[in-house]
Amino acid sequence: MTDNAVMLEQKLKQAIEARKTLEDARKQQVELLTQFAAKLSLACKGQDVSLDNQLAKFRIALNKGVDFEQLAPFIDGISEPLKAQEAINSTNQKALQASIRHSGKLLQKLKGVPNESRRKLRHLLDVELQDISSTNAYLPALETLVSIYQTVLQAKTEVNDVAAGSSQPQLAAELQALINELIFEDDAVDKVKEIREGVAQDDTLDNLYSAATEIIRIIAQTIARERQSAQGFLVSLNQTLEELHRSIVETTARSKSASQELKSLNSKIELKIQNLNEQTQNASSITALKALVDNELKLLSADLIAREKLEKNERDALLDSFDAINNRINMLEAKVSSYQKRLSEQKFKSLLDSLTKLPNRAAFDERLTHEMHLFEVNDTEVTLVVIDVDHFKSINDKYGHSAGDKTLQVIARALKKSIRKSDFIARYGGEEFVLLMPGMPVSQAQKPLEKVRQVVKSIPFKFKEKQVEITISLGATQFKKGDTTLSAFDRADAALYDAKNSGRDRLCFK
Ligand SMILES: Nc1nc2c(ncn2[C@@H]2O[C@H](COP(=O)(O)OP(=O)(O)OP(=O)(O)O)[C@@H](O)[C@H]2O)c(=O)[nH]1
Repeated sequence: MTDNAVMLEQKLKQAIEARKTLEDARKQQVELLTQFAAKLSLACKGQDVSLDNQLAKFRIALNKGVDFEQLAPFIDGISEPLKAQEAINSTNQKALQASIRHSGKLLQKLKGVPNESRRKLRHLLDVELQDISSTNAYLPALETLVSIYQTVLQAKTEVNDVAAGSSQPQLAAELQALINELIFEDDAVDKVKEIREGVAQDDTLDNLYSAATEIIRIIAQTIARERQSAQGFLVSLNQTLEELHRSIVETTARSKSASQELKSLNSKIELKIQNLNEQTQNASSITALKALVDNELKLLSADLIAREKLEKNERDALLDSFDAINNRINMLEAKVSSYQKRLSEQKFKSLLDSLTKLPNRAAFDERLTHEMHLFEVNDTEVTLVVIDVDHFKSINDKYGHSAGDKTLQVIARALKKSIRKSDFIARYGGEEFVLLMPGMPVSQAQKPLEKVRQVVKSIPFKFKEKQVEITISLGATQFKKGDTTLSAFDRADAALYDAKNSGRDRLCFK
């Protein structure tokens, strides 16, 4: 082989190899492009139907090895839906961001979000959400938001579970005190007692809630009934007044017309007498005179009878209408007095403690103000005492609320019995009583108050077959110049505090 032939063969080989490399490279490129198209179509799958279709065609064309130049229309066809998809994505992205922000803000407004969750939420809204640039990057933000929601929801559910069944002694005591201060109609008393006992036995939030609802319902019924009765009273008062007015107008009109008739009858009679007078003057003979008088007297007597009848009718009508007016006034008076009675009963009831039947706190406040006023004017000596049953809670706890109620009733009766008639005792609330002793200087109050303490201490209480001694603590003070009702009360209360702190079952002064 000549050198030329060898060189040519080498060049041919090189050319074949170069072509092979080129073909391999192209094959590789086509493969890469096919893979890319497959991945792209997978990534975009389901976003847009026309994009899906275009990508599918592109993949098939690539697999067939279509000339790159012929691929150009496919690529153009894909670009358009891709652009549209980009616009849709950007809108969705904004909507998603707004929705996450909105949900986060709502959660921020919620009460009782644990601190840790609140902190995470603030970070999510202020930092994480700001840095997001693609739809996929929202996923972690969404995940964080959902987890915060879950934590809050769990915390809330736990709070509710615990609260509904949890014991609330403070709330129960407040509800009981409130019920004690309220006034109920007689027909509701038993029901209210039942509710009060129910609250004493079960102070879970659930039970307190239903007890409070029931009490509100009873109050609403009472108010509605009271309003109806007041309305009924006013309507019937109005009707009776209208009837009275009508009767009086009728009577006046009738007596006016009757008096006119009477007046005209009187003038007729006067005229006849005058006529008779004149004619008797002119009579020429006794016979003529007699005939004339007879005739005129007949006419006259008819008129007189008519007059008498008219007068009688008028008198009767007047009497009738006076009777009717009287009846109506009586009816009115009966209604007014029954309403007054009702009102005063209400007022009395509203100043009475329903359990002990002693005056209640409202009555005491009224009386305290009154005594303070008398003290300011007359400078009389008044002792004020606050009395509290010792360890009363343990009576309730050991022997039940009903026993506690009974104890309060017995103590109230004993207190009432062991004071002077001129003293004023009231139940201030719970197991606390207040005593006002007008005309009693505190320097002389020790003896009677010690007696009160002893009387209560010696009551033979027996619970569950066991003899129990119950004691009271007392704090006393005297009204002083410049006192207000509040300052005097606070002083007596401070004295009671001393009595409690120094061992109970004693009397302290301030
Ligand atoms: N049965 C009954 N208990 C009541 C009534 N009003 C208040 N109580 C209860 O009275 C108790 C008062 O308790 P505390 O204020 O702790 O006083 P205490 O147990 O008397 O103790 P000291 O006053 O410190 O001696 C509470 O348990 C109330 O629930 C009521 O009308 N009837």
